[in-house]
Amino acid sequence: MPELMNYNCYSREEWSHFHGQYFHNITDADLEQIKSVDDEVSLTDVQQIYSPIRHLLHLYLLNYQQLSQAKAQFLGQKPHKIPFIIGISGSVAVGKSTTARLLKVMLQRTYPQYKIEQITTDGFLYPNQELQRRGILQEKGFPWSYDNQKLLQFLEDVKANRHPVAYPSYSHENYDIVANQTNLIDDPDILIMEGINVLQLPQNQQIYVSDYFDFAIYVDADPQLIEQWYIHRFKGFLKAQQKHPDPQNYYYQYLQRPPQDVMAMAHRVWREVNYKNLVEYIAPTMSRADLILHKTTGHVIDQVLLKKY
Ligand SMILES: Nc1ncnc2c1ncn2[C@@H]1O[C@H](COP(=O)(O)OP(=O)(O)O)[C@@H](O)[C@H]1O
Ligand SMILES: CC(C)(COP(=O)(O)O)[C@@H](O)C(=O)NCCC(=O)O
Repeated sequence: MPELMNYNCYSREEWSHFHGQYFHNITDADLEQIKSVDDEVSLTDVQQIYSPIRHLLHLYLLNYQQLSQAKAQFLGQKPHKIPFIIGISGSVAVGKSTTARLLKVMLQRTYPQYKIEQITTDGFLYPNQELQRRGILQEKGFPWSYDNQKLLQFLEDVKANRHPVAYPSYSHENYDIVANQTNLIDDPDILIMEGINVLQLPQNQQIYVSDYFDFAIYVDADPQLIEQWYIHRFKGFLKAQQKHPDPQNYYYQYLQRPPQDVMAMAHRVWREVNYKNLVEYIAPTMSRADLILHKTTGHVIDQVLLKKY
């Protein structure tokens, strides 16, 4: 973990005291619901790490709502809802989507009256056919493999309350954008957007994705651990195919090949694509986050860094 002078760094124990008085402790019913997000999520993490994050987000949200109202008054406009957007960044397979789902469940239980949505920027990748046409299929996930204009327009439409707003989705199982499927975001109070690229500064553009964020989180870990998590997820997709083979599934092709060759290929893809992307384009964006969650073995969060100013 590099030294970042503009952050305060807290151990897990120190951070666990910041849960505040706003909320009751996490109840058994909360935990039950959280377990439905991911069986493997540690409930100690929920109590010690996520409960203080919920408290912090509550403060940001209150402040945001007050400022939005004051701004509308200043402009002589009727106060109106402007969605609060939380961005979550970090390496491929570091646990962004698990973190996003967990936060969503916790926030939804805290604010049952709010509509909370979650999306991933994976859907804004160009389809494989277009990546191939551009000769960048082996660079999936790199900044230029996304339709950044479409991503920015999506955020602009959500913030401007133009609803419902359509967005595309990506399937890890098919390894491609899902064709002919439109998903809708309709009038959210809070939107959680996760993706490897959300804190990047694209060239030739004046607006950045993070300009639309009201709070940003970066999930960090030692790359050697992330490689293990990537391989674990890869094996999970393979196992699912062994159980229920489906010729349309991207991982089906690997069932016919010697397992050691397949695993060597997965490690090579990690090294040559995802690790390269992490070092060159993702990790350098870490210091744009308001909060950094540092994970160690077994996805345990051992340190939390909060931006000072
Ligand atoms: N807190 C956690 N506890 C246990 N396993 C986790 C946790 N977070 C993520 N994982 C596992 O790590 C892998 C990568 O997580 P995922 O959320 O898919 O990452 P990302 O969205 O960053 O690519 C998945 O197999 C997931 O089940
Ligand atoms: C679609 C992704 C760019 C995004 O990854 P995510 O953050 O969803 O894990 C990544 O899973 C990916 O497909 N990378 C290309 C190399 C590969 O792993 O096959």
